[in-house]
Amino acid sequence: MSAVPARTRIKFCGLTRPADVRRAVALGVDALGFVLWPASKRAVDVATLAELAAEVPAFVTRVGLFVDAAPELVEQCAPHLDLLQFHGNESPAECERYGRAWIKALRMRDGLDLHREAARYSASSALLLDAYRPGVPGGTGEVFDWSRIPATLTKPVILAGGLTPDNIGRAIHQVGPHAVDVSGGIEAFPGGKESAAMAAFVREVAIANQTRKTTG
Ligand SMILES: O=C(O)c1ccccc1NCC(=O)[C@H](O)[C@H](O)COP(=O)(O)O
Repeated sequence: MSAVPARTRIKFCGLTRPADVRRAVALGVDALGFVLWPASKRAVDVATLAELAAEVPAFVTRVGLFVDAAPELVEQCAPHLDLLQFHGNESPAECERYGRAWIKALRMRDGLDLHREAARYSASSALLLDAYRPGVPGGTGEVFDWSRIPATLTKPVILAGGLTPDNIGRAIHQVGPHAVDVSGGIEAFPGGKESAAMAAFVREVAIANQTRKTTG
């Protein structure tokens, strides 16, 4: 990353319940992710997406997660979303075809060249870096080796994978990401967020934001 951002932003992912959406908004979370991959334990359908999205006020970003989705599904969801997040093998052209802002999730398998991926997905708004587990496109709850993220990466980084209230301070100090993304680390069960854990995560990010050096 060229400069450490003044504030690391927060995305909560895998929301399925209106009450969790309202709680996240009240806590000041910047972005909310909705999983539109039907095989996920956290999947929502288009009708539920519409219901959840209606709870989100201006200036909080509604993010839709897709895994090699049919274009028709993305088009149906798009009116309820501000940002598209692609977790599968989508090519840059497939990510761009909707004319919407998008981010690409990259799973940190061995040998992944982040500079090459950043050049390939240069039209993305950011790269979301997540743990790699074969056959699992996201939401693994696993941490990857953060030292693999080059400080010279020019795309904004959204750090994901196994983040919790306990490790998020260390993550922000070490990586200095544009944003952090959490799902399992604030859950009572898949798709059901835990109110105290959500608050603890936001608190720990605020502490880390106050105590780290910025250069940007
Ligand atoms: O959560 C899922 O089931 C899921 C399925 C398919 C694609 C993405 C999915 N989740 C993405 C996320 O929730 C997060 O962006 C990220 O993977 C972090 O999850 P976690 O390690 O549980 O914090």
